[in-house]
Amino acid sequence: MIPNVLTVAGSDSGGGAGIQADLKTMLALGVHGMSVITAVTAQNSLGVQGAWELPVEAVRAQYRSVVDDIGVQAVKTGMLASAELVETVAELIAGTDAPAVVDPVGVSKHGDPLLAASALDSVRTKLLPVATVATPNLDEVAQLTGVRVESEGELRRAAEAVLAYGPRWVLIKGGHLPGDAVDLLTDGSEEHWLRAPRHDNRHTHGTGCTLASAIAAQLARGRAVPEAVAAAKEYVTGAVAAGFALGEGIGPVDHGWRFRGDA
Ligand SMILES: Nc1ncnc2c1ncn2[C@@H]1O[C@H](COP(=O)(O)OP(=O)(O)OP(=O)(O)O)[C@@H](O)[C@H]1O
Ligand SMILES: Cc1ncc(COP(=O)(O)O)c(N)n1
Repeated sequence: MIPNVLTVAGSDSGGGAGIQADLKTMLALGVHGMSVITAVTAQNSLGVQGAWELPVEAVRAQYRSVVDDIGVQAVKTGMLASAELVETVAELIAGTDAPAVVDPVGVSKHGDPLLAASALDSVRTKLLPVATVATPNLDEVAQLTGVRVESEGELRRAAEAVLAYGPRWVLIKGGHLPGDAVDLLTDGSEEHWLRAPRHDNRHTHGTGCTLASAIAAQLARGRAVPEAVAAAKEYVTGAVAAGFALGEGIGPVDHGWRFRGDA
């Protein structure tokens, strides 16, 4: 049986992040990808030129269509745009019997806002508590908890601050720190440090979406959280190494890097 994985996220017209990154990652990792689109962005390698969120009813209807008929073995969330959408999605996830990977997307790599400031409190109090794994980057940790991380030694404090909001596990992504690409996964009792060499490649659009979707795919395949995250980290590291130029700005990671030898 091929497991079903659902992404609840925004569309990136450039194909490097958002829904498009999620579905490509799911294909690459052998699961059936499905989508609930929360917002549409006009986006390319230079940034986000426009963003339009969908009505709550449209998001709710997409979710029900997928979950009630097809069923899901894991859910992943990305760009949720507004407090209303964050709360709706949190409620839908709470009623679904499947692990949820919550990527609390705040701003794009170019600094364009993808979540209203007024939604931060809903992320803290409604969305994080229903997460099996939350995957904030360091900017999102600072926005959500006030904790600023400037070195690897401070990742533990960031993890504790996020865990206080109730996710079962947190993966703090240290991708924006200098040196190795080090992430910390913990549930408050176990700690797993995930270390990969930093690839000196500017084409890293979509790393966060790709990692969160890869974790969801691995969970859907029945792996426990630490094994799922380790396998996902290996996949994203390869995708960053193979990231390629596109347009005039920051190109995407290569979701298909494992297939290239066979092409
Ligand atoms: N240059 C790099 N080389 C290797 N791994 C990287 C690099 N940059 C990021 N990573 C890894 O990619 C994953 C995503 O981390 P990152 O901190 O970039 O997330 P993010 O900021 O949410 O992504 P995005 O910017 O796409 O939203 C992490 O596992 C991180 O360690
Ligand atoms: C629709 C959407 N979702 C998420 C991201 C974050 O990805 P990145 O930080 O790599 O731009 C994005 N740019 N667009």
